[in-house]
Amino acid sequence: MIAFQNVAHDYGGGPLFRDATLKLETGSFHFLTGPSGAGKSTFLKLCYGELIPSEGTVSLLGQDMNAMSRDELARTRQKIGIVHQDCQFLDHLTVEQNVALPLSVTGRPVSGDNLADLLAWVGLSGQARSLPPTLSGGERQRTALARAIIASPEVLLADEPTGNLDWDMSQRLMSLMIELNRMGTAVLIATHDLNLIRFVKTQVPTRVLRIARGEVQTAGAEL
Ligand SMILES: Nc1ncnc2c1ncn2[C@@H]1O[C@H](COP(=O)(O)OP(=O)(O)OP(=O)(O)O)[C@@H](O)[C@H]1O
Repeated sequence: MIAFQNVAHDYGGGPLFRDATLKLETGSFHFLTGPSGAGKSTFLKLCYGELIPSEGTVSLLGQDMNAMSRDELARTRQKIGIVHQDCQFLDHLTVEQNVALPLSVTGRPVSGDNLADLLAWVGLSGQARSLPPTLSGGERQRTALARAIIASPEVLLADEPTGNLDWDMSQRLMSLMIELNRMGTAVLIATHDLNLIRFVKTQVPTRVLRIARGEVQTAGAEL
């Protein structure tokens, strides 16, 4: 699905990590952890081609993203759903319009039934016509999840999706991601929250990657 080959990234102040070689397989569930500033968001940006690595290659479905034209990259990115750390909604559009955006901006049809089903799945049928500034933190995250998956991506990337949520809402959001993974979507979640990782590990086979001391390591069994 996503493969890193000898990847290093450096913004100019020394490499955050180097020589990262790993694969996120189809249907897998990964966490990415590590201290603040270690490079988790950077790693996710490399996964979806927002950043080009300083060294090495990142490929999606066997294609080197660095070698793609802008159009190819845009098409390839349609296979990836992203839940950003800060959600990034268009505040003048309703929840359902925001959720439909990945389809509507690329000229793909939006089925009203599918949209309604998706909003029901994330528990937001009652907020379909609400504007983003009126939503609670949990509602925003579930809206962001619905928007990330409306185009049926093959992989879902989420950056600290439970950052501002209480434990009940965090579990609810994780349960949706587990359900999605069981339906075949590969999931990669960046988080500081080890309790969240423990919660998911009891339910689905999970690998934990950790950025530490300039390396992306597979975390041990201590979690
Ligand atoms: N565009 C950029 N230009 C220069 N430095 C950057 C840029 N983006 C991030 N950095 C730096 O790279 C380092 C890693 O940032 P990143 O956001 O990837 O870390 P993180 O592990 O996701 O952190 P957090 O857990 O606090 O969100 C930080 O020191 C950050 O200041």
